[in-house]
Amino acid sequence: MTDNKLRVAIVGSTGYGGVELIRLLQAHPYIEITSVISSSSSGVPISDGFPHLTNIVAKNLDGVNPAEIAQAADLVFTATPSGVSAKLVPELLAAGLKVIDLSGDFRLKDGTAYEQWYKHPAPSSELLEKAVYGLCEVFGDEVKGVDFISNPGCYPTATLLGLIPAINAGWIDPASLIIDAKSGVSGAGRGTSLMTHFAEINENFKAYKVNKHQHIPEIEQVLSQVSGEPVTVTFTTHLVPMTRGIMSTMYATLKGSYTEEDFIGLYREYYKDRSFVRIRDNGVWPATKEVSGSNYCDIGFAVDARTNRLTVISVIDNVVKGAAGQAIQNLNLMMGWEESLGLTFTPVYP
Ligand SMILES: NC(=O)C1=CN([C@@H]2O[C@H](COP(=O)(O)OP(=O)(O)OC[C@H]3O[C@@H](n4cnc5c(N)ncnc54)[C@H](OP(=O)(O)O)[C@@H]3O)[C@@H](O)[C@H]2O)C=CC1
Ligand SMILES: CC(=O)N[C@@H](CCC(=O)OP(=O)(O)O)C(=O)O
Repeated sequence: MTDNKLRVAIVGSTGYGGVELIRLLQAHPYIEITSVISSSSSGVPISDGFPHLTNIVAKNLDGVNPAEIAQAADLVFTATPSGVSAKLVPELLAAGLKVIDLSGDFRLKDGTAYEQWYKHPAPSSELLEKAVYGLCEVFGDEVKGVDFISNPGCYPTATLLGLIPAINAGWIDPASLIIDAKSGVSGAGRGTSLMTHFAEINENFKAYKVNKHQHIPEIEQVLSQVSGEPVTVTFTTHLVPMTRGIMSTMYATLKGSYTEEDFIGLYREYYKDRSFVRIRDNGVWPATKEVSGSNYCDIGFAVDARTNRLTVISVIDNVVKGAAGQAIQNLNLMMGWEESLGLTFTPVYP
C-alpha cells in the first residue's frame, strides 16, 4: 500500500478486459495502478496503442515477470487467455500477490471437466480448490479476505443471476432449462478472426459452439450447487453485430402457479442488498443498451400460463459486469470495502 492506496498491476492490459480495468479503476478512490503489463509490447507507452488513454495513463508497458510485479504491486488482475492464466497465476500467488483472474482457468472445481471443455491441461487441484468463484451477488460473503478469486464468465454472470433466485426457491424445474444467449463482438477479445471480421459479422447474426460452449460446465456447476441436484442445461450462444452487451434469454417449466408479480417480488427480495441487480417492472424487458458501460445486470420476466413456462431475460455489459466491473466488485468485497466503490457508472445511453 502507498498513501493508503492498494497497488494494483494488470497483466493482459492490452486486451479488452485489461483496458476496461484501466478505464474503470481511474474512478476508484483506494487504488493506484502501478504496473500495466504486456507479454508482447513491453517498453512502449500504453497510450501509443491506446490513444484514448493519452494524458490519463502515462505509463510504459512492463513485461511479465512475477518477481517484479510483486515488487510493484499488492494485487494483480490477470486478464489473460485461458491456458495462459493457468500457468501464470501459480507463479503470481507464489510471489506473494493477491490475484483476481478473469479467465475461465480456475472456475471449474473438476480438473477433468476443465480439460474436456477448455482443451488445456488443468491447473493443480489445490489451486482449483483454493480459487473462490466470485459471483458477487450470490457468493460475495465467501470472497471477503481471500487472496485468490476466479472471476465468473460473461455468459454465466448474466445467466446465473437470472436463474438462481427461482432455482433456489424451487419455483422452476432445473431439468427443464433452455438458455438462449447473445453476445456483442468484444466478448471474443481484441484478437482478429474470421468469426469477428467486420464483413463476416456486420448485418449478420450467427450461432456458435452450440452445446459445446466452455461456459456450460460453469453454469451447471453453480446451478447444481444451488439446487442440490445435478443440473444440465441446453445452452446456445450467438454473436450479434454490436460491440458490447450480452442478453441471456432463459426458459424453464414452472413448478406451481406463479405470476410475473410473484417472480418480481422473489427476485427483489433476493437481491435487496445488491445495488447492481435491477429487477424490471412487469412487462418491461431489459435491453443491452440500458446497461452498456455499467456494472448493472437488469432482469425481466414473462410467465406463459398456456405453456406453464417462465421466460427470464437478463442483460449485462460483457466487458463490465461480465469481466472488469465484476472483477473490481470482487476486489472491493475481498478488501472489505463497499462493493460499489468506483463502479457507480450510469449506463451510456443511447
Ligand atoms: N472480453 C470479454 O467480454 C470477456 C473476457 N473474459 C476473459 O478475460 C480474459 C481476457 O479477455 P479479453 O481481454 O477479452 O482478451 P483479449 O484477447 O482482448 O486480451 C488478452 C490479452 O492477454 C495478453 N496475453 C496473451 N498471451 C499472454 C501471455 N502468454 N502472457 C501474458 N499476457 C498474454 C495479450 O496482451 P499482450 O500480447 O500485450 O501480452 C492480450 O491483449 C480471457 O480469459 C477472456 O476469456 C471473461 C469475460 C468477458
Ligand atoms: C463473443 C465471444 O466469442 N465470447 C466468448 C466469451 C469467452 C470468454 O469470456 O471466455 P471465458 O471462457 O474466459 O469466460 C466465447 O463465447 O467464447
